[in-house]
Amino acid sequence: MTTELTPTDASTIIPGPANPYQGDIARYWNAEARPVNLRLGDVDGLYHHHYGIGEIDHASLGTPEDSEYEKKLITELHRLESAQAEVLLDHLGPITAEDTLVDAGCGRGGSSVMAHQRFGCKVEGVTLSSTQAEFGNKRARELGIDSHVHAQVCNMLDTPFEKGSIAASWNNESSMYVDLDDLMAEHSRFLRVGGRYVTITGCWNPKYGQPSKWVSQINAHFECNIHSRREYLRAMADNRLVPNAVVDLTAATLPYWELRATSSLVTGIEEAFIESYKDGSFQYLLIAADRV
Ligand SMILES: C[S@@+](CC[C@H](N)C(=O)[O-])C[C@H]1O[C@@H](n2cnc3c(N)ncnc32)[C@H](O)[C@@H]1O
Ligand SMILES: CC(C)=CCC/C(C)=C/COP(=O)(O)OP(=O)(O)O
Ligand SMILES: [Mg+2]
Repeated sequence: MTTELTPTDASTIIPGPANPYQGDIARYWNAEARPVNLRLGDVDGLYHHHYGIGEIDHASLGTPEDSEYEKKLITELHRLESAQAEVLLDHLGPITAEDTLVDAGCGRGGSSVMAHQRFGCKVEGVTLSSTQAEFGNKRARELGIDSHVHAQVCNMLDTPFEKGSIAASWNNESSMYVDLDDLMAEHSRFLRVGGRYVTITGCWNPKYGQPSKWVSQINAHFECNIHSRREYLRAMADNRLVPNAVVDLTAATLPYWELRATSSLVTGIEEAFIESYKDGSFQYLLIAADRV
């Protein structure tokens, strides 16, 4: 696949979007500055663009009458988002400090930093957004880990990583922006045999029939295209990625959404997630697969 090249200054050339849709997504994430993401990231400097899992810790949250309640609520939502990334990392298999991992659709880089902190390995993040890549690289410099954690503006369907060079890779809520067959083919190409691929994603449930009105609302809100569970499993099977774990995280993410819906940081999409998880039309899923 060839990409248009956009000169920025005398020394850097960054690839442009592969198509007009990717240009829209790059613009979307370059402009994104929602308080629900920045204020949660400010809690400890790990900036996520994904959702949370786990039970609410009511003891540390306290009650709405507490003058510190809103601050505690933000800390609690952030704790649940980091817990989600920990569960993703749990499924990457044995990783050593010599390994390189790929964070496909890395956002502001929170999961990349956590992976390096856990394994001591290198992490290469790719995002369509230059704002996000610059943000992630600045955070890595501030943390003194820029020799190991690096983000670049790059289409995850067409990466510069050598065939078979990557020990593990993931998509944390970023696979709904791309064709799944193209995506799995690219992970399969750069992963070494025996390597691991993990995705955490929202997907529509074939048992429901077709995407519900709530799923359509989520697509419109984020300009994404949510795939079905069946499409994930088929695209993996067609690309030498054999699932070794399929974990339904739907029940585990509902407390996060119900808590978030009561906060001052609501964005208006909370009802669609809560209702679609409850009516069974939408699922929050982790799929881990071995590259065979
Ligand atoms: C919802 S955010 C998830 C960010 C991150 N994975 C996290 O957990 O915080 C979606 C990300 O996917 C990226 N993305 C979407 N399509 C992409 C593509 N074709 N190539 C690279 N990144 C892409 C966006 O730039 C954005 O960073
Ligand atoms: C599970 C699905 C379907 C996810 C769609 C991708 C997405 C936008 C994730 C969260 O990003 P964010 O953290 O920037 O969103 P928000 O501002 O709502 O917290
Ligand atoms: Mg968020």
